[in-house]
Amino acid sequence: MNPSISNRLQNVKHIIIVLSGKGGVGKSSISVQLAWSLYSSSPTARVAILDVDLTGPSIPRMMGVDGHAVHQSTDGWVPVFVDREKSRLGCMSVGFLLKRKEDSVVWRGPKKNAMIRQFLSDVRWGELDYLVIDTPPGTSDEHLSLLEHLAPVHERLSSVLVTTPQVVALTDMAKCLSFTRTVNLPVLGLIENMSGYVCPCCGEISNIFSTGGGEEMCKRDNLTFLGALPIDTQLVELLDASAEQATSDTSQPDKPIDSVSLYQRYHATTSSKIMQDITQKIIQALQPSSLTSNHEI
Ligand SMILES: Nc1ncnc2c1ncn2[C@@H]1O[C@H](COP(=O)(O)OP(=O)(O)OP(=O)(O)O)[C@@H](O)[C@H]1O
Repeated sequence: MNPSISNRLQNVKHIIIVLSGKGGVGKSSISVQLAWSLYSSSPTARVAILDVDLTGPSIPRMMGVDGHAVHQSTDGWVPVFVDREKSRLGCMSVGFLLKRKEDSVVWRGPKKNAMIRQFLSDVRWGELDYLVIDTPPGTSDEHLSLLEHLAPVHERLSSVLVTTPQVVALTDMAKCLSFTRTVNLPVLGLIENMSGYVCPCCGEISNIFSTGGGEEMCKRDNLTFLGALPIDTQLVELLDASAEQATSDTSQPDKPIDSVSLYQRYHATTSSKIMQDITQKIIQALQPSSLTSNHEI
């Protein structure tokens, strides 16, 4: 029999669920950045990222490990490790289980539910300081399944909300916030993404569209504002480069994909510096004395 979810996750200290009200606001790229940043927050930090965006898995591509296979050990699935030591930064996604990356996942709720349960109960998660979970946009079957399966470890769950500054995204964010309150999921805070623009020439951040909507929402709804990440062309080039690299490496299976250099290049971006501040706030908020349900904040 498979170990129970609580057994599998018994050595996972914090589980951070990344949520957004709307698609395309940068939830997956922020999940990846958060995982990278938590990993570099200490030389011993152990981090993993789980992609439960079953119909649009983009985490393998963004981490430069698209096309990799998940290995089955006697003790369950082994995550794909993306760090130099191959032990401190793991990654699991339905994307690793598809025969071809163009294949689409067209599943009804029960099959998605079974897949999410398997990710939690059949993967050898081991000892982790942080498990970051990227979810689909909105609040769907996947979110309900996830929370239902994670109920035995509820005291270690928290969430981070991602929005863009536009009114339409903020309206959907309000629904997402209401969901967290209904299911009693603590919210560590909100990140406003694509807020302003980083000039590729001088690195200055300028505001081409409206910004600050997320911060306003935090004041109104008594949430922690974690920070604003600008539109960063360097970041996009990096994430695209990882896709190209993954594509070429799939055709040359003997050449290992250098996900490490991807991570190193990320640390030279403007986004990385801002993300480090955001990550410190998240680590602080996860201290036992700070973590309260957002009902109580
Ligand atoms: N700060 C940013 N600057 C520039 N581009 C960004 C930024 N954040 C995200 N992007 C780009 O926007 C696109 C959408 O991002 P991403 O896939 O992370 O969004 P998402 O919210 O997870 O989408 P979905 O909900 O559809 O899965 C990607 O191409 C990503 O590279």
